[in-house]
Amino acid sequence: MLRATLKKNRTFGAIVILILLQMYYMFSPTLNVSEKTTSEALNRRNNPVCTDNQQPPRQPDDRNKTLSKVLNVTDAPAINDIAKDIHKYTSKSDIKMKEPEVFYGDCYAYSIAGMTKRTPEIMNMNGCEKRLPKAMIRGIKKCGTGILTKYLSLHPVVVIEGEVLAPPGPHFTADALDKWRLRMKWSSPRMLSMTGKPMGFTSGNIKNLLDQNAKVIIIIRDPVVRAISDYVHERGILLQKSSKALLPPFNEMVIKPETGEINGNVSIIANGRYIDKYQKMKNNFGPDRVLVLDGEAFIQDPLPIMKQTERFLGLSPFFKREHFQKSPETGFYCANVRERPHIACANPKIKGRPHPEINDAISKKLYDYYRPFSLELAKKAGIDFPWLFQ
Ligand SMILES: Nc1ncnc2c1ncn2[C@@H]1O[C@H](COP(=O)(O)OS(=O)(=O)O)[C@@H](OP(=O)(O)O)[C@H]1O
Repeated sequence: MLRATLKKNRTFGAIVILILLQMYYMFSPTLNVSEKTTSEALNRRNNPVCTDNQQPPRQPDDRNKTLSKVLNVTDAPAINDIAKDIHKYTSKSDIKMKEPEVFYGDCYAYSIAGMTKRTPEIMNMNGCEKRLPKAMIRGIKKCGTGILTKYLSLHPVVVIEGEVLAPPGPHFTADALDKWRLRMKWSSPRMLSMTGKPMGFTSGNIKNLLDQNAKVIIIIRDPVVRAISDYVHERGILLQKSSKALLPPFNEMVIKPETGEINGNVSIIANGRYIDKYQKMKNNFGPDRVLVLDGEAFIQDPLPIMKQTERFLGLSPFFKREHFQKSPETGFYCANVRERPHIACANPKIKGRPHPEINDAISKKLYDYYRPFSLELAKKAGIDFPWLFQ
């Protein structure tokens, strides 16, 4: 009887213990945490993301490699997408800039950034010196001298200094001439040193001090169009200084109010009497040493004018059709010579600006005024630019 009772209680106790153990496993906190960790890990592996504490790599070259490692994936398109974003974190110095192409002349190196002197050793070896110009462009305002100067400097053997005023004449001392020489660009013996706008050459003894073969180029354009261009230019300068400082209207500037005649004394008009300038150059340098270029034809197509200039200066033929390309935006030509990448289009804010319409009566008066001067020039210089006879 006793034995039977004990056996029954033991079985009951075992059942109770079993139930308690079951309950313990079911509601144990340790089990819950471990499950959560496992599901997070799985989730992360299936959906890789860059978390805040994963620093973006800073070397662009290692970018994809490092990302693959961090994310433990090899899916290239996905990495490339993320790599794009990494630019946001990459400092400028990390991105390797492409070096500009450099082209070497005797005394200068040329790149898109401009021209820089070569090393003293190379300049010395190539015989680079500051030389007096052997050819000059006698600048007449707004006729295209600026562009012609730039285009000439595309030629491999030409170095040309822009607007350098010659020492004041009429009697130039050797010392003054030497100072002028020092303002020229460096050139080797095989190169042609040139300058634009050599003021002060119209009189005096300068020709005797220069190379006896020195040559002068004059580029001219329709004098009425030139006068308007001059007006636009002057108005632009005044507007830059002060918005209030306006020029009087074109008509008022060029017509004498008392007579209604063209006022030949204002510089806007006087600058277009090209014969005066030509005559002085011819007297100084001799007729064979002065070339008059058609600035209107130059705007239409610079190539034939550049070839003509090349021949006059005795340069080797260089200019080609592909060296000049018309800009669709401005309608003007731009230079396109690979070895002189710093020269391209003229600044449209100062060259090729729109001209105002002028009334027909004023236009006729202006052409009538200029005609005798233009015809005289055509005869004396032996030129036949069509617009000279308008
Ligand atoms: N390729 C090209 N691009 C732009 N402009 C060109 C070009 N060729 C000639 N031109 C004409 O040159 C005129 C300016 O002449 P200059 O260079 O002699 O002007 S300046 O006196 O040095 O300010 C300038 O006059 P505006 O049009 O009145 O601005 C142009 O008509």
